[in-house]
Formats: sequence, structure tokens, C-alpha cells
Amino acid sequence: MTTDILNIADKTFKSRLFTGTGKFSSSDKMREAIIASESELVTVALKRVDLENESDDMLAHLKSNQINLLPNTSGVRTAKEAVFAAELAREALQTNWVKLEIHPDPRYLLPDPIETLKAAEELVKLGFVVMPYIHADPVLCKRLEEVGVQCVMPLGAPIGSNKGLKTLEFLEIIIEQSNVPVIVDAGIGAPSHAAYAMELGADAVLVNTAIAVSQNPVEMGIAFKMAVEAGRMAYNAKLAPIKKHAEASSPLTSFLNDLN
Ligand SMILES: CC(=O)[C@@H](O)[C@H](O)COP(=O)(O)O
Repeated sequence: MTTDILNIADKTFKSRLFTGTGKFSSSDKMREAIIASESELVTVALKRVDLENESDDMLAHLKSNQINLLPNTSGVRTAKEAVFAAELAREALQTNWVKLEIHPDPRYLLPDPIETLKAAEELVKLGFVVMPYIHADPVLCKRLEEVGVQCVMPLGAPIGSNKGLKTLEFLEIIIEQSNVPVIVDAGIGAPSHAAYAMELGADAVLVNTAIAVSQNPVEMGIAFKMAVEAGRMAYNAKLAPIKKHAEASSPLTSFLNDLN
């Protein structure tokens, strides 16, 4: 088996499963599930962290050599607020990585493309590694790539909806065209959805709700790990082509040929 490492900016990842920290029933459960999933990049909403308090409960539970923290700007409504939040995070958490999330609409939490592009451009200039959460819009992905983001994070379905890859056809175009890693984010509700995204050629997936609200987050974390690995392995091995008509699995090469 070939070593299949994901590179983003200055970091390398063995795991292509990124995870979130919201909605767990306790910080202990969150830690256990994330460690079991072997996820190496874990996003934390800045609005949930007490940045002044070094022993913030959630941050304390995420201390591990395995885990890189990825602050996200969830809760901000404009590019200006996003840049402010990213700068706060850089100072408090000592990381220049930021998951850029600007979704002013509380009902569907759909990302604002105009503010996101504006913020991404500014954050790149300020030296951030920018990971933008966006709709599955191939044109926006190219525009973000041009301003220097390190990856794109198109949604499969609205955050927390668990609906799977509702944006499938656009994800395929994004994957085909992208020169930066494509991380399918949001709405992935089952390991099979994650495996499918990886089979299509996504570089990674980000999953939060499906693990956190499962009745057994530890086992679900492991199930997602296995699904992501299986999907990636299948993608590397190249899937068999889809055909319109049936084709016998055992071709007529032996005695049946002689009968004719
Ligand atoms: C935690 C986080 O970043 C979410 O905003 C992310 O988009 C995950 O979505 P799900 O909760 O649907 O997995």
C-alpha cells in the first residue's frame, strides 16, 4: 500500500478525517471520540472558547500531540468580523490557521460567498492559512484559489442536516478543477457519505454532528475513520467504469464457446 499523505500549507496529515467539537454530550466524550477517530485536525468555534482562560475546559480536553487545532469564525456575519476573529484566534491559540465561516443566515447557515471571498483575500495577505467553508460553487472555488487559500471546503448539505452529498454534481466539478485540496464539509451524516466523497476524489472530509450526536460517538468516530480510509483506498485503486448494459462477469471463454 502506498503512503498517502495529505499536505496543506506547512502540515502533513495521515488522517483525511477532520472533525469538529460541537454538540458532544460532554468534553470527555468529545475527546474520546476524536482520539478514537484518529483525526489530526479539529475545528473549534471561537465563540465557544474562553480565550482569556488558558485552562478553558474544551481546550484542555483537546491537548494531544495527535490534534492540531483549527479555530473557526462561526458566528461572524461579515468579512470585517471574520478578520477580527481570526486575529484574536491567532494571538490566543498561537496558530495562523483559520477555518473561515461567514454565515449570516441562522436558518440554513449557508455561507455568504461575497464576504467570504473578501475576508479570504485579506486573511491571506495577513499571513493566515485560510480554509474557507463555502457552498459547492466551482466558480467561487477558483476565485478563492486565485486569492491564495490553501484549500476549499464546499458543503455537502447544510450544517447539522446529516443529509449527505446533496451537492454531488458540483462537488465533482470542484474536485475535477481544483489545484488545492478539496475538503467536503458539512451535512455528512453517515460513514457511507464520507466514503462516497472520498471515492469521488475529495482530499478529506470534515464531520462533526454525525459523530457528536450519535448514541456512541467513539464507535461512530471509528466508523468514520474506516469509511474515509476505505473511500480513499478505492479512489487510489480506481473504480471500475459504470456501463449502461450488462456485461457477464464470467466471459464466454471455455466450454460454452465450444458448444456454439
Ligand atoms: C464544526 C464545523 O466546522 C461545522 O460548521 C462543520 O461544517 C461540520 O458540519 P456538520 O456538523 O454537518 O458535520
